[in-house]
Amino acid sequence: MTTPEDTTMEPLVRLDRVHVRHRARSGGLLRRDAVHALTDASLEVRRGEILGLVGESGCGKSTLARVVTGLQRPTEGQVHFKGQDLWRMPAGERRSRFGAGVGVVFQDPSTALNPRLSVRRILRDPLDVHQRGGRAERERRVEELLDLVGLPGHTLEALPGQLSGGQRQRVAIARALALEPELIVADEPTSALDVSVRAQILNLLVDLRSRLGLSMVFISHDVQTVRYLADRIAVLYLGRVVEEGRAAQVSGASRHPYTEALLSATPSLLERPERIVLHGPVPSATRPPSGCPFRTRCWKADDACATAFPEASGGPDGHRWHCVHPQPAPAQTPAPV
Ligand SMILES: Nc1ncnc2c1ncn2[C@@H]1O[C@H](COP(=O)(O)OP(=O)(O)OP(=O)(O)O)[C@@H](O)[C@H]1O
Repeated sequence: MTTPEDTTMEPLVRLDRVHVRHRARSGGLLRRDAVHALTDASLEVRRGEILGLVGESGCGKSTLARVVTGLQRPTEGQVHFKGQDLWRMPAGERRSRFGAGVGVVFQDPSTALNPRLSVRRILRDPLDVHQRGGRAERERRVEELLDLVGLPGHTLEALPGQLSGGQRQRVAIARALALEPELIVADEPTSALDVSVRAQILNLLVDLRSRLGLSMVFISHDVQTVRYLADRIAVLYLGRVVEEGRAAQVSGASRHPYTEALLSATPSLLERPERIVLHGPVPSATRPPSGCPFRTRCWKADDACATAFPEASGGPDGHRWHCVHPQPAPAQTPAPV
């Protein structure tokens, strides 16, 4: 499933110590305390790779996706796109270069597509906005896009409501590809779909990545799906990247207890002897615990975990984790999945 990404070149996107804090509201008033949606996140999306982001609800996956797509300006830290600081570019340049360079696929195609527009109009819209070619050229591109995602020609005249969920998600993917982006960010693209069509959409994304040489950020709370699809995985907990590495390392030789707990909840990973049950919900992002944010639910936590967020520890090939009491290293590195 995996293809080797190019690690020698400048990454397509690089996040350096990114923080995102939202001002919380209660009763319509802005509160003094902030929601720590993302804390000190450093990460890169390499050319040609699928980077999977996993974590429970509220851990910051969508916030990270919004930062990567340039929709969310970090409170602190830098976002580099092909080596250029995104938020130092003039706004017009950022919109035209980055807006065209990144395509986004959302969770629910029913709400992401305008129900009053035909598929033809939906696909032509980004081409019109960015003035790509003449009229005939745009029409040709619309047909090409439909073909790329495996939909028949007559779909062009349909409204989103006349299509199945899987077909609508194909249209959303085609729209994300319209401006020939180098990066696709897919935020839970299959979770609103019937189980029967999920695999088809995942296979389409993988196929498009190799045919078009795309990079992809794939977000899911389902570690099993991410493991199947991604070249590398970053695990998020309460706004922090707690573990990152190649998919085989993170899923087969995880070192962070949180990753281990996520993996143990996946029924098909039979090699894991027992399910680790995490007690209680993810703590509030308004007042995250001091030190390691996972310590309040971690079975290994002690006083050492309460002092500071653990420094990164590193393994082979870019594998890193932030834990004072990591899982033991496996006897040998597992073969790639
Ligand atoms: N605009 C906002 N204002 C206030 N808080 C926000 C805002 N957007 C996100 N948050 C908070 O930031 C934290 C991270 O949210 P985010 O949506 O990034 O998590 P997630 O992992 O994508 O969750 P899910 O899987 O449920 O979509 C959460 O505590 C969320 O409530």
